[in-house]
Amino acid sequence: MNPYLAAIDQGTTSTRCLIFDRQGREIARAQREHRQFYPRPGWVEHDPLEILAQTQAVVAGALERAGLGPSQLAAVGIANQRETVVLWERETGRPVHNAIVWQDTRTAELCGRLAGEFGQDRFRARTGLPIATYFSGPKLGWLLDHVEGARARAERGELLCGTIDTWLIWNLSGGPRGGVHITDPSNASRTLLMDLARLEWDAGLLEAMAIPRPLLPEIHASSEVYGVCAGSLSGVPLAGDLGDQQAALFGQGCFAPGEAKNTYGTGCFMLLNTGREPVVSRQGLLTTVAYRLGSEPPVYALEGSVAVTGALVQWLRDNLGLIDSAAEVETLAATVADNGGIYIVPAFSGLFAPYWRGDARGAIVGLTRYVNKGHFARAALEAAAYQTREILDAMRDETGQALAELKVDGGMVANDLLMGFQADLLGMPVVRPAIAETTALGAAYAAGLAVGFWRDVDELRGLWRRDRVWSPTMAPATRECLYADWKKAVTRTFDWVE
Ligand SMILES: Nc1ncnc2c1ncn2[C@@H]1O[C@H](COP(=O)(O)OP(=O)(O)O)[C@@H](O)[C@H]1O
Ligand SMILES: O=P(O)(O)OC[C@H](O)CO
Repeated sequence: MNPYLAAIDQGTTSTRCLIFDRQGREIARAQREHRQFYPRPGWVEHDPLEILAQTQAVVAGALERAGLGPSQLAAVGIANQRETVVLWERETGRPVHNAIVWQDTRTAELCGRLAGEFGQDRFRARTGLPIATYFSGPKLGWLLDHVEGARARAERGELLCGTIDTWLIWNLSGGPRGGVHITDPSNASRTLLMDLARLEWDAGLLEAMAIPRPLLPEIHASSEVYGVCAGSLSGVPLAGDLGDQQAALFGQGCFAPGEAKNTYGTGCFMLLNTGREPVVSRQGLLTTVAYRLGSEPPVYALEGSVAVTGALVQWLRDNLGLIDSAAEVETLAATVADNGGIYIVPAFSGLFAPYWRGDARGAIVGLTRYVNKGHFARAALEAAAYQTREILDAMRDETGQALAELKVDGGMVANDLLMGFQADLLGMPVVRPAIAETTALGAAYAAGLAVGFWRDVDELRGLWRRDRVWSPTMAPATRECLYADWKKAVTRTFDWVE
């Protein structure tokens, strides 16, 4: 068995490749950001060819830093930003449009129509999801309706579509020359098109959104050999495919029902393993596939998705110029003792869980002459913590069980001030693992299990190590008072978009 595994983590902000050894230790990594396009308010796009080029570059970069060639890799696994949709030409591999990103709200009208015609309940019962602009199906519908000739070409079988995992796997395995066109249930369960119980595309939902079946990839397991790579990873088995949030759940070793993690990246995503049965939420959470290993039955999760957390820090950096780097937000926030009375509710794409309010837009409330840019930095960080508290409360109400501690990961957990505030606001310890790159690790685990690099999930569980714990120090009365103000601020964002 070759001694190393590669994992590609294609995120909303950047693409990484990490190389791991059998102990799950990181050997090398390379990372590159890609451009974000905002053609209109509420629209967010990525260039699929740029994402592919960055992927190839980080793979080459990580191998070079590790001093390895592809022949020393046992397999490669992929974790990806979910819901984002690419539509491309089967013959040339050329995308017919930029990828429409999960944060994009252009499908609001279509979603309103679907909700009116079919009702939220039908979609939720079949897919575990509410009808919302977040998910892939309506984005694909928009592309078919708005890119000239796309629908006719799709019906003639000239086009292929997929989420980013599908796009990368097709390209890495040969593209127009024999690339495999597949996805896994953790990604497919984010489309509003998959039957959550049968793990198959649902004919009725495809018809409701007028999606031609031949466009769609085959749904395979999350851990399985799909094919082998061509190009710079020539001959390496492609063996793992997980949506990035499910990959983080896997990388955190949350293999048993009741285990959960929260990932703080562009957005924030808490997933709770609920075992072999899907739990339909009454609290605004999503029901989603956590993973499916080979021919085993799937494992499900409840998810609280928050659209904007780290993206708010990026916004302070890129749109307001308040900071030069994301890390600087902590220095700026530390210049003040508290938020100065302001709350930033970053409803840039409406509000996701637990509200699902497409009509909400961002608001900064509580402004006075006292407020300075330090307060903005602090309020931006606190917004991630408040939104997490809302999700944790919904999870507790849904399951009737409170977590003893919260496992965290993602780019923002480098932020000590945020993590300390998070522990205070939840009144529970917040725990960071030794390998904070849990998304890449989860993709490596999935690939490694498929090729026998690791034996089973029990072996993987033994690799998890605690790095740091933040314990709460805030008085409960203070915490609840702050949280009540946050809840008030959230209501100010509602009913903005007519
Ligand atoms: N030290 C930091 N403090 C606060 N936010 C940070 C920090 N470092 C990175 N971020 C934010 O985290 C996000 C990147 O995290 P990452 O997990 O790589 O995201 P993604 O997987 O969504 O691309 C960015 O939105 C960035 O603004
Ligand atoms: O790429 P991230 O880490 O922002 O994750 C994005 C999610 O997959 C969206 O559902």
